[in-house]
Amino acid sequence: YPYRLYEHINDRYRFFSTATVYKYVAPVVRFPESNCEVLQIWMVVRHGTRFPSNNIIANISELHNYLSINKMTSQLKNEEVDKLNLWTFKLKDEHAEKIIEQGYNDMTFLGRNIRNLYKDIFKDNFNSQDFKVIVSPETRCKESAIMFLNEAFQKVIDENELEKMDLFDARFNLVNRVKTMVTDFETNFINGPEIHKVIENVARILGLDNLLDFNIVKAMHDACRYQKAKDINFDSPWCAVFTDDDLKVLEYYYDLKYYYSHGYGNMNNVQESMAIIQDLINNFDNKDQNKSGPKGVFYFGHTANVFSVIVGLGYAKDTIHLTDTNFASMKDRKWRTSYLDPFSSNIRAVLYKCGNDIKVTFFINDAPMYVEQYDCTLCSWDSIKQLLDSQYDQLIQIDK
Ligand SMILES: O=C(O)[C@@H](COP(=O)(O)O)OP(=O)(O)O
Repeated sequence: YPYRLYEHINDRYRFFSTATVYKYVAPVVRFPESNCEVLQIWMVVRHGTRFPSNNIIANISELHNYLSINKMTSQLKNEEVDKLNLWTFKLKDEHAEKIIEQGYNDMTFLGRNIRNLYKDIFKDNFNSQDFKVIVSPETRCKESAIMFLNEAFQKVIDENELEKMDLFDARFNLVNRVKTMVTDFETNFINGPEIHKVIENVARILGLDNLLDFNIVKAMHDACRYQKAKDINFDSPWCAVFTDDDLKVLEYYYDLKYYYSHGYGNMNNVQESMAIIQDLINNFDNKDQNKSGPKGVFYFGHTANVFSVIVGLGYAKDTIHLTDTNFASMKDRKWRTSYLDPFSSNIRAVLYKCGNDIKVTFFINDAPMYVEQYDCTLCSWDSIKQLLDSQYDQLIQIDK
């Protein structure tokens, strides 16, 4: 990850996989972009911050059973125990996965940012010829798209002007986007020494005699991270039951899970990403070779859509697979879901005309992607295409 210019975060560890706050991950200082002419922006965006799912709401509600904390046996400070004892949880099923104020703020921020960065692209009014926008049918994605576009065009955009993602469009793979499959790596990690130590620590901090079930610890972690995502200046009292090292283990748990469900741990994911990468190639080639096509292409979807682009580009790929036994040696791994897919995560590819050359820069969450193979961030479009082709050639080899 080339950019480590994050906004100052208070003294606690704040990287919570796909429930991370966007601001903690995106660079504070804007990348100085080239002065070349922008031909097209192609972008895939995950919706802004949302409430947790039904399941998670139900699990967090259960935490009321763990609130009679004994100040004598607990290692929490008195005021932390008081805050926990006063903790109430009001979310109900009807809140599940709804976008929240922080989500609107993120999208407004992203829309304003893109308008400032590419003034020429956004100087004209929104119209479906110059701007191709396709949105997942989920309300959180539609609302995110509208907030983003209203700000980018400084005009109220009507939802009916936006195209809906087709459930069976291979580029978006909506049908398979939520993957519940649990791998042996995940099960073994849950039953392994690192998680065992987290469970022991939480029980000790709370002053309990018995160990807790991992699902309860997970619910405490959810209570902590979703509260942080909602009110970024406020800590849930549940955060106090974790040490920073424990939070790093839980982050790895999610990294491992997504590595196999959406990442390089399963070659089907790379295979499935071909459709969205081909869409990028078609759009950029059309601009480059036929001088036609929209100025902007925007897809508003989910975690699965962003990961699909990441693995299709071959970004954040480690040379060693993440497994249940290599947490310690993978400390500096590239596959960090907190950085890759926070709320409002986005990948932006920008096609430029620099003199007679056609170039491209990729951005992940506003940080430029460094392309190791060619040592560039502003790279020749032809060489990037070769790189993408060679990635798929390797896939075809594996298939044979
Ligand atoms: O597609 C969906 O419904 C959820 C799945 O979330 P996880 O279960 O992967 O956290 O992703 P989101 O919309 O938040 O990007």
